Amino acid sequence: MSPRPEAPAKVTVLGAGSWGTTFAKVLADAAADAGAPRTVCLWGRNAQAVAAMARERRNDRYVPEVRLPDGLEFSSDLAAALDGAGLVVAAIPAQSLRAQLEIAAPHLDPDAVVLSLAKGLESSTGLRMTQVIAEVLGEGTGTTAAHWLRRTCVLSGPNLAMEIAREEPTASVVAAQEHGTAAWVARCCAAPYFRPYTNTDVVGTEIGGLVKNVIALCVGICDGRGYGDNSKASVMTRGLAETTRLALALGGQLTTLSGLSGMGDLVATCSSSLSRNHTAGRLLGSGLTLAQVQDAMTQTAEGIKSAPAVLALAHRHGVDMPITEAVVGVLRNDIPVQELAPRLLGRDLKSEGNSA
Ligand SMILES: NC(=O)C1=CN([C@@H]2O[C@H](COP(=O)(O)OP(=O)(O)OC[C@H]3O[C@@H](n4cnc5c(N)ncnc54)[C@H](O)[C@@H]3O)[C@@H](O)[C@H]2O)C=CC1
Ligand SMILES: O=C(CO)COP(=O)(O)O
Repeated sequence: MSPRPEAPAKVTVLGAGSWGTTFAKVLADAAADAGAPRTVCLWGRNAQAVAAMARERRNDRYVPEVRLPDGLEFSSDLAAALDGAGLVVAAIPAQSLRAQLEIAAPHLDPDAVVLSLAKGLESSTGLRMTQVIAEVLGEGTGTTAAHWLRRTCVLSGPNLAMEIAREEPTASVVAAQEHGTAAWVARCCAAPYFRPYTNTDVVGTEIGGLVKNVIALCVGICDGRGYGDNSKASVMTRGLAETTRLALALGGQLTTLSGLSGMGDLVATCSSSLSRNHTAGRLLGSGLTLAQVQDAMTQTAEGIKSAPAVLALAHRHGVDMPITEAVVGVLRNDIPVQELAPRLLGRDLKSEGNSA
C-alpha cells in the first residue's frame, strides 16, 4: 500500500444508526483529544433526521440523551460527505451494505481506507463484510477487489453502542491485512474512553463478531425460557467453541477468538439487555413468533438474517455448529423453543477437548 499521511484530514461515517452515530462521536472526540485538525462527518440517508441531528446535536432515536461533539459535521449528501475522505467508515447493516456502497463507490477516493463496523454475513452470498466491500468497490471505482482488500479493515469487540456513547471505558480491535493500516486506523479512533487494539486477523475478527450474534440469540432464548446462569454460561462457552472451529477453518487465529472480538464481544452481548440480538432471542424464548419479534424490534438484530448464512458457511467447510443449527431451526420454525434444550443436550456425549 502507498504510504499514508500521519492522519486523514477527513473521516466520513456512512450510516447514522446507533453504532454509526456513536462511532462518529468517538472519532470526533479522538481528533479533539489528539489536537488533530480533522473533519469528522456523519452521513445518514434520511435528510430530515440528519438536519435534526445537526440542529440539536443529538440523535434521540438511536442514542437518546447523548450530546454529540461540536466538532462533528452532519450530511445527507453522499457525494459531499465522501469528498476528500481519507478514511470511510461503513456503519450500515450487513444486508444493506452492498446496495449503499454501489451508490457510494463513484464518490470514493481510490486511496481511501475503509473501516467496516457491521457484524453480519451477507445472506445472499455468504460473504463477510470486508469481502463485500472489496468486491463492490473494486468494480465501482475501476480498481480491483485485491486493491480494496488491502485497504479495508474491520473494527469489532465488546462495543455496545449506548455504553460507548455515554463514554464508559471500552476496548476494541481493528484488524487489517497489514499491521500499519490497522495501527493508522486505531490512531484515528483512540479516545479517552475508547482503546482500540490491533491485529492482522481480519477473518477471525469478523467471524467472532458476527457469530456471537447468533449465540446471543440462543442465550436470549434461555432468558426468555426463564433458565438461569448455568444454562447461559454453557451456551456461551460452547458457542465460543463452535465460533472458534469456524474461524480456524477459514484461516482465523485462536488468539483472536480468545480476545476482545471473540470472547470479549460474546460476554458483553450475551450478558447485556442492551443487545438487540439478546433481546430478540428473549422475545422468541418467551413465545413470540419471529414475525412478532421483528415487528417489535426498532433496531437491527443481525443474527436473525446471518444465522442461516453462518450455518451454510459452516456446512461448506465441514464445521459442526450445533448451537447455530438449533437457532436456525427455531428461526425457521422447525424447532419449537421448548425443544431447543433437549435437542442440544441430547446429542452424543463427547470430550470437551474434541474439536470436531
Ligand atoms: N449498536 C451497536 O451496539 C453495535 C452495532 N454493530 C453493528 O453495526 C452495524 C450497524 O448497526 P446499528 O447502527 O446498531 O444499527 P441500527 O439499527 O441502530 O441503525 C441502522 C442504521 O443504518 C441505516 N441504514 C439501513 N439501511 C441503509 C442503507 N441502505 N443505506 C444507508 N443507511 C442505511 C438505518 O437508517 C439506520 O440509521 C450492524 O452490523 C451491527 O451489528 C457493531 C457494534 C456495536
Ligand atoms: O455488537 C454489539 C456489541 O459488541 C451489539 O450487539 P447487538 O447488535 O446485539 O446489540
